[in-house]
Amino acid sequence: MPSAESTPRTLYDKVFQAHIVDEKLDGTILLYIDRHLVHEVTSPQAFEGLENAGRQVRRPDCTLATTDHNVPTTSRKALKDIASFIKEDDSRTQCVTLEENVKKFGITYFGLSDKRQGIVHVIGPEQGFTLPGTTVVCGDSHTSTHGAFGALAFGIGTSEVEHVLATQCLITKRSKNMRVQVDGELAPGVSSKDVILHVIGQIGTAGGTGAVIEFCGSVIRSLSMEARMSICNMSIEGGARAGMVAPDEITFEYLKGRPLAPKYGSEEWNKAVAYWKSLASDPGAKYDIDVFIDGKDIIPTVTWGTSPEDVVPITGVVPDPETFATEGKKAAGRRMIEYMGLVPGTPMEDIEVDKVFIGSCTNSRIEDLRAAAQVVKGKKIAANIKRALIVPGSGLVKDQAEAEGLDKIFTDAGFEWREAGCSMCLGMNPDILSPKERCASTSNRNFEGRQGAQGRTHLMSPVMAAAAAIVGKLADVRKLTEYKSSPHVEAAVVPETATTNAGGAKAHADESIEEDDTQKDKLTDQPLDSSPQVNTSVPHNSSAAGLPKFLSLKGIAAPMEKENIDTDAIIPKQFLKTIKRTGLGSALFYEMRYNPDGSENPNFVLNREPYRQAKIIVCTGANFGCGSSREHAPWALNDFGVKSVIAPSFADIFFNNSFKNGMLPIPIKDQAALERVHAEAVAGREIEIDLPNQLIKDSQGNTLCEFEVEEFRKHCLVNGLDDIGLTMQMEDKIAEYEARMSQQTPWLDGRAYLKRKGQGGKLVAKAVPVPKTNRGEEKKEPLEW
Ligand SMILES: CC(C)[C@H](C(=O)O)[C@@H](O)C(=O)O
Ligand code: SF4
Repeated sequence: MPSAESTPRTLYDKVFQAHIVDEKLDGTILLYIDRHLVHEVTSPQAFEGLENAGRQVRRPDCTLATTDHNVPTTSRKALKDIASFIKEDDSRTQCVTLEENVKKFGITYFGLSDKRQGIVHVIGPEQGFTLPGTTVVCGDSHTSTHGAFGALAFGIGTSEVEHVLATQCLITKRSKNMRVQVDGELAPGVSSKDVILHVIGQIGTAGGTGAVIEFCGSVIRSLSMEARMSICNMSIEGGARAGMVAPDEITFEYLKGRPLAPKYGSEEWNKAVAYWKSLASDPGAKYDIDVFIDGKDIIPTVTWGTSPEDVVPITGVVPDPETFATEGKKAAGRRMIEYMGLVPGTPMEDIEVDKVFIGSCTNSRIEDLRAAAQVVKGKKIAANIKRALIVPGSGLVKDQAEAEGLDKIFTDAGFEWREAGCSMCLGMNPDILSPKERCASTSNRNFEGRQGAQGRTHLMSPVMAAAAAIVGKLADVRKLTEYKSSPHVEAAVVPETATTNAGGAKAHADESIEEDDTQKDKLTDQPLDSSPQVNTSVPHNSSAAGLPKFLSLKGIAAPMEKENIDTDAIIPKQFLKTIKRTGLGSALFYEMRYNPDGSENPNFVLNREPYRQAKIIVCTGANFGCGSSREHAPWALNDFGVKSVIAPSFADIFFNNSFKNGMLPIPIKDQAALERVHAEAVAGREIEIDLPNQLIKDSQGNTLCEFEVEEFRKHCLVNGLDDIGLTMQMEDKIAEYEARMSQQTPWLDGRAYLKRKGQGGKLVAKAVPVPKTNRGEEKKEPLEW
């Protein structure tokens, strides 16, 4: 534990400081990671890298794995094993690969027949794996969810997953402190999802770039842990690396009795609580950015466009892009209106929906289901609703809901009651939208094609999605239900069962109806041309061990003018099912690059000469690479031949991921300078990036502008350094840190089913196979694989 210092510190400062293993003069920090969650999409290449380099997982006792993104949400009654259960080849390969890897590396794993399986961001807190004051990472952008506990939790790319597996550390820098204070009270019918949608509407999707947001104020304090998780979950949609809430009595109450939390009432518990209480920001602590919001200004909120910042109160109308501030925003607005099939001026409540999805790591916890069931109870979904899905976040949430009879309320109303997984949040499994279908969704991203190619997503709270299902249109839940207080505030006192229950799944809604629809969706959502475009001119690393050196890059630069180019647009979800880093060039910008019939879109820049040979992208719109943590985005760019992106600003995870692949993202804030570079790109002339001198030059060698790059990153790029190798040289410091923390915060060393004794008393979580019939009985320690 850090000693008290005189300068007032924020919650973030304290947690960050307590995890520093080493700090360089330039501010590069080796940060210790307490908790690592692993899922099937972003881990295969990391394990492969580990294996190729002959490395082990350093802390299996601090690592927890599950399958969530690819898994079907249909009944598991006939489940024998994952290999026979998942029909789709690529999805199956990813899940089977994870199972092989957890066996090989001895990692605790909740498989499909374990009740504790579910979305990573639901199961971590549920098991007490996520604890206050910890650092938590996962190869997934919504790791920010865990910040609700006062943990510093953030998403990382696959190279960093490999780095954490091998070293339990990450190389990073300090973030800015941002405070979002929501005071007052929430009106009836307004929930935490409305709070965060409202906040993102205010700050924009790049508002939190480079910062960690601390959510505070009386509204936040009054919220349950589940509601706080929904808020922190979407910090990433506000551009922040992480969101945090100071731990308090509500946090401690939630943690009592969780399998991996210190035992309630024990000396260790008391010590932990005392530490957790010390984490709150000191009075007078300084924030770089401050946002104040009055709770009474928030009303049920929905999105209208294809970025999470495009929010409007449900009582509002579809905005008119012609009223937007800049030409760029007008153009983006027009495209969104067209994509979403909307007419400016239409009242939001007049918009008909086709499908309803209640689920995702934002809103699939027991309170979300309780709140939605309260709206649905005794009613039927509207005739125009083709499908309404309830997808619990974990097997335990599902069990709990069934014990409370919520499943019955939903199925009586016409909803499908599904098994746990990410499902229609991003549709890596068969739950997807058909083209042009409109969905009322409790998930967190409304990007183009997110829930299915050409699908249209409106984000909202669980009660609002439930209301939409009943009315058949986007609807104001306040007109349907009498509320005494906000849904989540009341729920704060309802305890949730944290222990595992044995027993099979209950009966499911009739799944036969969905099959045709699913088949249809599937066909339209598949890439039409998936043959990889191999660009041999670009050396590519097959693991993070050793990168090509980056000194100077000369080539054609493709101009792009869009803001918020998200990673779903750089590479859509159907291409994330690979277990390799290569062969993704043909998938780059898939939706923009190809027409629905598979032919090339001649208007897209990379389909025009000379840009087919582009090695650089010059984007004049801010926030390039926002959204998911998928390292597939830089892999696809790299595979196409693009080694550098120049833009006014970047989303943090994409920025990091690029460097890990020997690529150079260059932020240029000076608009005039960026314009000079952009003009060369538009003219189709080559430009040159001179990294040692930090200059961008035209084809004649004249300097167009200078650029900034962090010293350590430059050093690694110029020398082609493998940063895992670098970190491993710090073994003494890491071991010393671990020994100290075992004394100070002993509850963080593997416990319960994560704790296995190896040789010399060293913690080695050896996974033990269990019978397939075992559905999570604690005493059998069902590390099921
Ligand atoms: C697959 C994963 C990399 C991705 C993320 O990081 O967010 C996914 O969870 C998503 O929501 O798009
Ligand atoms: S955002 Fe969606 S896809 Fe990503 S982890 Fe959450 S539920 Fe899964």
